[in-house]
Amino acid sequence: MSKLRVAVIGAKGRMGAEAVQAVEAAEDLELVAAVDRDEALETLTGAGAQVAVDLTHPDAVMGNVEFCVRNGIHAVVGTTGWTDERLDALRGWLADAPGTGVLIAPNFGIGAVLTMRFARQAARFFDSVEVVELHHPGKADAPSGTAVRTAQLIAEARREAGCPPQPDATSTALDGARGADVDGVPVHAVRLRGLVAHQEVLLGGEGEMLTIRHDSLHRSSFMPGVLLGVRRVPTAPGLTFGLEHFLDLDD
Ligand SMILES: NC(=O)C1=CN([C@@H]2O[C@H](COP(=O)(O)OP(=O)(O)OC[C@H]3O[C@@H](n4cnc5c(N)ncnc54)[C@H](OP(=O)(O)O)[C@@H]3O)[C@@H](O)[C@H]2O)C=CC1
Ligand SMILES: O=C(O)C1=N[C@H](C(=O)O)C[C@H](O)C1
Repeated sequence: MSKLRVAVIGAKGRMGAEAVQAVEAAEDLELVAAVDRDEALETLTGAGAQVAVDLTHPDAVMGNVEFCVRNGIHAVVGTTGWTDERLDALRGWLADAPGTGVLIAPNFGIGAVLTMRFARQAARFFDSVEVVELHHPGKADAPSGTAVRTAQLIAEARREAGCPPQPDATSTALDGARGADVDGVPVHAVRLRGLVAHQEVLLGGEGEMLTIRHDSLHRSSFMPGVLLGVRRVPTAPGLTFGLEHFLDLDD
């Protein structure tokens, strides 16, 4: 059987370099292009790439994904920065490209995907929920895409269950002291040398507390998810948001 032809965009970065190695090591995949800043995206079409993995920067990802979709290249996107407006624009491009698939994965780590799932399940049972994400200091965006998605899922579950707003008597605070407000869920971002990618979901109720914690200790933790996305996205036309859709999870 012929190998799936894969390109990596952002190939010299922390994640991109890891993805290049993972694709090269996979027997059913062929790395046909590895591009980074200031290298022409036409390299992908010239090389006949069927799937592109984008691991760049929130400022670059839209142009890259638009190029892929307009050229019929499926995309697996780990880059963060996906607002509702950006997702709407992407849906518009995909409407003109039936048959092309884009996976946006806020987190490729299986443990991180499960953290989001468990947080959503637990959210309605507790009075208070806050998210703390902890990352390496080279990270461009705060809070992390994973933390934003986690908070959105928590907020959605609490809305559906009719939960009241969280208790919080704070009446004076320094800017940022209570974190960012994502749909009513406080999200706190820590940047610390030595860290990779970590997240805690803190849930508090009467006389008890539940902590759900995930740690990515090395970027290799993201690679099984990247490869799964690469293999599955050609059979998933349109937009898939979240790796969980490719994991056959029971609810
Ligand atoms: N979904 C997931 O599981 C994960 C997602 N991420 C996300 O992936 C993205 C990359 O993270 P990370 O690898 O740590 O970042 P890095 O900064 O280490 O790597 C990004 C690379 O992309 C390059 N780049 C920037 N703009 C372009 C462009 N227009 N075209 C091609 N290459 C470009 C950068 O070049 P230069 O250095 O010159 O700017 C750099 O080499 C971030 O958004 C991060 O949040 C990270 C880990 C896991
Ligand atoms: O920049 C990172 O490192 C990571 N970014 C993603 C995010 O913002 O959620 C995924 C993971 O947390 C690592």
